Amino acid sequence: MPEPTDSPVTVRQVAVPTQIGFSPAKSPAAPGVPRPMIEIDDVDFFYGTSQALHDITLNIAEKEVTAFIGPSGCGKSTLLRCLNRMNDLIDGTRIGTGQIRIDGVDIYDPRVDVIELRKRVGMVFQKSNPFPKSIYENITYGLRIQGEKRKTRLDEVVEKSLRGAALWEEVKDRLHQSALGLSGGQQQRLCIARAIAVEPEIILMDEPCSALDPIATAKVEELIHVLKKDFTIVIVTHNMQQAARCSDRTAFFYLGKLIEYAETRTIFMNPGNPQTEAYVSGRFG
Ligand SMILES: Nc1ncnc2c1ncn2[C@@H]1O[C@H](COP(=O)(O)OP(=O)(O)OP(=O)(O)O)[C@@H](O)[C@H]1O
Repeated sequence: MPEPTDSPVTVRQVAVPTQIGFSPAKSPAAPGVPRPMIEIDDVDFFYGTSQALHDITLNIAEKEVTAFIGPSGCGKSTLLRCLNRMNDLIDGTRIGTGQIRIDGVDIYDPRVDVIELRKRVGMVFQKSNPFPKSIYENITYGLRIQGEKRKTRLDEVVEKSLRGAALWEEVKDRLHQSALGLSGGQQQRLCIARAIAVEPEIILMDEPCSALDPIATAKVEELIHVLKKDFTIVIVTHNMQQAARCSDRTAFFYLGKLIEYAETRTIFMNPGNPQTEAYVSGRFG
């Protein structure tokens, strides 16, 4: 599907809960999911009249990495984009039945401020998409939009975010040069730094390494491992080894349905469904 250009991804609070008396999570946590940060509850999703997701139910744990895997067209990206309502940007899309809650708040409730939601749920795309501006301006863009003008604060966030994205040492002497002069792998880490600069709670990654070479991929994977101490991460990947290396839990989708969801080692070592087994062992997809 076409990639929407991302507005700098930021985060904080879904504007609502207390003041309008939202009730907390209704559904029980999925077995084994410690503290569900995201609850996807019986969700159907449509592009016009075409149904892309069927009855999806899964809970995503806080400060873990959850991987979505499955063959092309099975609905991984669609579901990922439902989590920060990026699909709203495509005409004719809608959730039919079901609910998606973050911290107990229905994110499709009309009272939810979508801009605030997307600040809280950041996104990193398949192709790195730095703005044609300096490295420094890329990182500070979201904060400036939020009204931050203090140079000391902006400097602080730039260093912290670039360190957080394991890029500081490589770029600290060229912060005011164009981000477009960075390598592909550096650009992708810059996009991760830009996402974390606004302190999201959740980071969605849609095949973040598919355009990178193995060395740059390894760096991003190491980074994912470090980032999960602070963030809840959901990653779409076609790369089975990557899912196995990076994630705590894996959800396998096929034809818009969730086939199996379990701890990653179970999905890869001892899957419960023959379709999962066939896919992870490379027999289809
Ligand atoms: N903008 C769109 N308009 C109409 N249908 C779409 C759109 N985007 C995706 N779809 C359809 O929704 C279904 C799920 O697509 P989606 O991109 O979510 O799958 P995916 O598993 O992420 O695939 P891939 O791994 O190839 O990226 C597919 O049938 C696809 O054709």
